[in-house]
Amino acid sequence: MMTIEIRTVGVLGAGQMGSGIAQVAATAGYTVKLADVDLERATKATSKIAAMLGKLVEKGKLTAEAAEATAKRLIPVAGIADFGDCDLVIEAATENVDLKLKLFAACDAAMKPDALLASNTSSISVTKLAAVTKRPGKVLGMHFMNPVPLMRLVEIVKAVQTEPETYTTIKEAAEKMGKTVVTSNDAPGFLVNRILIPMLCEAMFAVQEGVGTPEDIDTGAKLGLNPPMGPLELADLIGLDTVLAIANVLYTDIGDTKYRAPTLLKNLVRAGWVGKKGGRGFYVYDEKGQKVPEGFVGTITLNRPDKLNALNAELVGELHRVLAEIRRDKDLRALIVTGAGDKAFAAGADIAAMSTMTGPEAKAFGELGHAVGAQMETLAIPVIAAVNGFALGGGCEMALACDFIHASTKAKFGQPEVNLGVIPGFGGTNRLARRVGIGRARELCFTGDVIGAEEALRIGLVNGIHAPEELLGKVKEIAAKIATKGPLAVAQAKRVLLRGLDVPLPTANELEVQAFAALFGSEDQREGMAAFLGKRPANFVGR
Ligand SMILES: CCC/C=C/C(=O)SCCNC(=O)CCNC(=O)[C@H](O)C(C)(C)COP(=O)([O-])OP(=O)([O-])OC[C@H]1O[C@@H](n2cnc3c(N)ncnc32)[C@H](O)[C@@H]1OP(=O)([O-])[O-]
Repeated sequence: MMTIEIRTVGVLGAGQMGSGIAQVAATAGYTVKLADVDLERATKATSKIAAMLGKLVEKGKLTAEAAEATAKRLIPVAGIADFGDCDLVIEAATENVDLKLKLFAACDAAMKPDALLASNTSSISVTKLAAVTKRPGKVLGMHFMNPVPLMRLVEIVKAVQTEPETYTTIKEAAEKMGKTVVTSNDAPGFLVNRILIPMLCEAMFAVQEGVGTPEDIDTGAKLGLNPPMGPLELADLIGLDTVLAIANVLYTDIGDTKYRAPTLLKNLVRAGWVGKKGGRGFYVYDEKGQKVPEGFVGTITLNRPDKLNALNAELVGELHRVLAEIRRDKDLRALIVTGAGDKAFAAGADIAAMSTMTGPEAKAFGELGHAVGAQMETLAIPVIAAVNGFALGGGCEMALACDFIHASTKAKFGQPEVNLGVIPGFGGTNRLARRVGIGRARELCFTGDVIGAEEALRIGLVNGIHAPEELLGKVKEIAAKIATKGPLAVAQAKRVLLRGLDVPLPTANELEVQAFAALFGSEDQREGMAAFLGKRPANFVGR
């Protein structure tokens, strides 16, 4: 018996999978009708695919003519009723059995009798889907992998009813779309998920039982077994809710306890921590989906709120000791300095303590403050001041010793030492001049004026201002972003930017070239560039 020759392919579902399938089918030369719940969604997806093809042209991977011809073969349609002239329809709707059964019955009613009907399901019984149609012999599973244009595999799933000719025709179509085919009979999870899901769950059981950390499990798998991603990273990428749903199908349908989902997975899903798409799973992700290393951002809180965190010798000495400890911490990648309470970062050096100091004692105190400033400036990691209120005198000077400052809208800055008959002693004169320019620094130091957050932003003393309740969160976001970058590179950038300030430009440029070259050959340089070329996020280790 001859089967139909495929010329026109209907794709039902214009999400990520459906769009990918439509793209590869059109690229293979098929006329493609793309449908979703309405024409608007289908049209939007078609434009997106055309834009994607445009990118391939820019990269030289596709000729402009081929892209144009492919885009022309892509037709957005209003719905299933438009599939009447399709030779093959591939359903790529949400992975929900009731929905798919309904869509299959509707497609069957709309399609011509000899046309073939496939589902992109990754776990639902194709035999069950075939049974709701009047063409069970012309139904099978066509499980594409995500992202469809890049992944080479199509898993073809034979329903119990699938006729051999249907299988042969679909296999040829998949191969025409540039895919390699593996064939599975209709069994829970088919071939790929039958292997993958228990492997992901086993990695989760290992975390649950405390055998190893997620990082060690993923690194062990990557370096020991050579897949591009570790099992827990991959589970986060797929979506933990999806992994759980498939694990439940395997467990229920096969009935063997070895397929049960780990409690840890169930709990993460219950918490809404469904992986990358939810911002958190086994790892934490920023808004761009980049993995944020946890525990890599430290915070120092100046904690003497009853005196507006005024800096006495004890507090400055403690700061010195903590910074020395932080210098030895190889895990930290960024540090935040802030003040306790909601009134002050630090309202200055402790005036009561200073009021009885002799000249030599004041010198020692000033030198201690300078030592702390130098510690912050010479740490390999960036130090960010989160100024939540008054940053006056020594407080402003501590903020200035940080690499940059973000402030709450109610922050106040100033060098009011002249009011007390003294001058800044923790680096305020010179650091302020370098930050905001000599003229503004002179005016602030001579008048003792206190300025608000807006003015501080205007003159470049702070990089950003935020609502008080959002300040720390925003600064943590910035620190977390820095923590995802190459630590060696960030350290060199910090060093060159600081040292470059004090030497003539040609010498500063020389410093830059030396630091640039010194990074080559590091693990991080190799990883950063390989990740870019491999179109994946980099995983920096600081070596
Ligand atoms: C070598 C180093 C070089 C550096 C020099 C400097 O920093 S020079 C300094 C440059 N800085 C300045 O000149 C600013 C001095 N401070 C002020 O002008 C005001 O406190 C304010 C306008 C910041 C807030 O006014 P407000 O009415 O909202 O609050 P409040 O006034 O009620 O304060 C609450 C408590 O904190 C106490 N305390 C606060 N600051 C200091 C301090 N620096 N010292 C000691 N104590 C301080 C304050 O006495 C009070 O304690 P009490 O009485 O409850 O036991």
